[in-house]
Amino acid sequence: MPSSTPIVETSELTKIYGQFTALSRCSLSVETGEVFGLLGPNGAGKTTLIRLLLGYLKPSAGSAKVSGFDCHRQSVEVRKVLSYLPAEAAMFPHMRGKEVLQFFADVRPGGSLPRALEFAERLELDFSRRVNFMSTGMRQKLALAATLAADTPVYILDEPTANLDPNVRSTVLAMVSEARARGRTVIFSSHVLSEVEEVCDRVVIVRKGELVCTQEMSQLRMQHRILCRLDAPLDEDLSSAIPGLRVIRRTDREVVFETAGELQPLLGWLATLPLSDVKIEPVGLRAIYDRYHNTQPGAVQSPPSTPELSLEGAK
Ligand SMILES: Nc1ncnc2c1ncn2[C@@H]1O[C@H](COP(=O)(O)OP(=O)(O)OP(=O)(O)O)[C@@H](O)[C@H]1O
Repeated sequence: MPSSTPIVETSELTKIYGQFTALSRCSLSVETGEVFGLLGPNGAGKTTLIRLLLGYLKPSAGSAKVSGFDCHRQSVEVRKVLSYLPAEAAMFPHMRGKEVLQFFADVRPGGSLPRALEFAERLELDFSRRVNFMSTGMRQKLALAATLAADTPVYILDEPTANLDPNVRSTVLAMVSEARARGRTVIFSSHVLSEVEEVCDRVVIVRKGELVCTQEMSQLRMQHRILCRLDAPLDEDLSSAIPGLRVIRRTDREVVFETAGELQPLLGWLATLPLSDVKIEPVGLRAIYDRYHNTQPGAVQSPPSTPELSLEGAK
């Protein structure tokens, strides 16, 4: 479990471009040793938040701190404690991969060429090639090796697995988990729900510049959706049958409910029902994400009152 020391903190952080609010009153707190996910569709405000953390942008209001340093006023100190992988990393086109890794090992705090080469090999990158002869995926691997090789307390990874094949994606996720095991903090921005689900400890969902939901992944992993097909209608009041049971849909022939607790006590109770079929599946991040971003009828346009969701930023 992460310790309780917040290493990244924002308070009412806001960025306004002219009339347009790209980020609105964002308050979050990331603890040391946490892998913290940022999820949201294109244009939601994730990169704006990241750029404010890096000190590249001046906040319109509010503040952000990394390792106790103000991200805007002390941006030089902030950049010494973090490594950043941009969504589209600019590389030197005429250099060979190894020369790029050497360059970043020299200029980045905590950089190391042997470590960068080790990462590059794990990512199956041919670093003898010149950058301008590399494919998009190869350049992504190069940027990843350069970023992760720097031994900094914080990593900010914007779309780290974009353009990578499934095997290499798994290697990247393993590297993120290893960084956490070394006590490093990772901010992980991605559109790939399954990856966020696999690697993050906590995730915030960003919508139109606002943090609309914070989800602890350990809690989410305990939530299950149970679909029961019935041979006969049920007469019992399901909500009071098992504490924490939430009925989603109920007819004479079918009942669907969600549970946030242990499955064990539920299984004995299920066995007493007149079932013709039963399906148990994890609720998963997709369901949470769809509550905020699905444009279909039924998706919430304002935060729901589900108790497991914290709705006031990530504090
Ligand atoms: N310099 C700028 N001037 C005006 N608007 C901007 C500027 N930079 C970003 N925006 C707007 O702010 C909003 C948030 O952009 P941002 O890049 O943070 O989104 P994002 O969540 O990172 O999206 P993506 O997943 O596509 O990278 C977008 O509507 C974008 O057009």
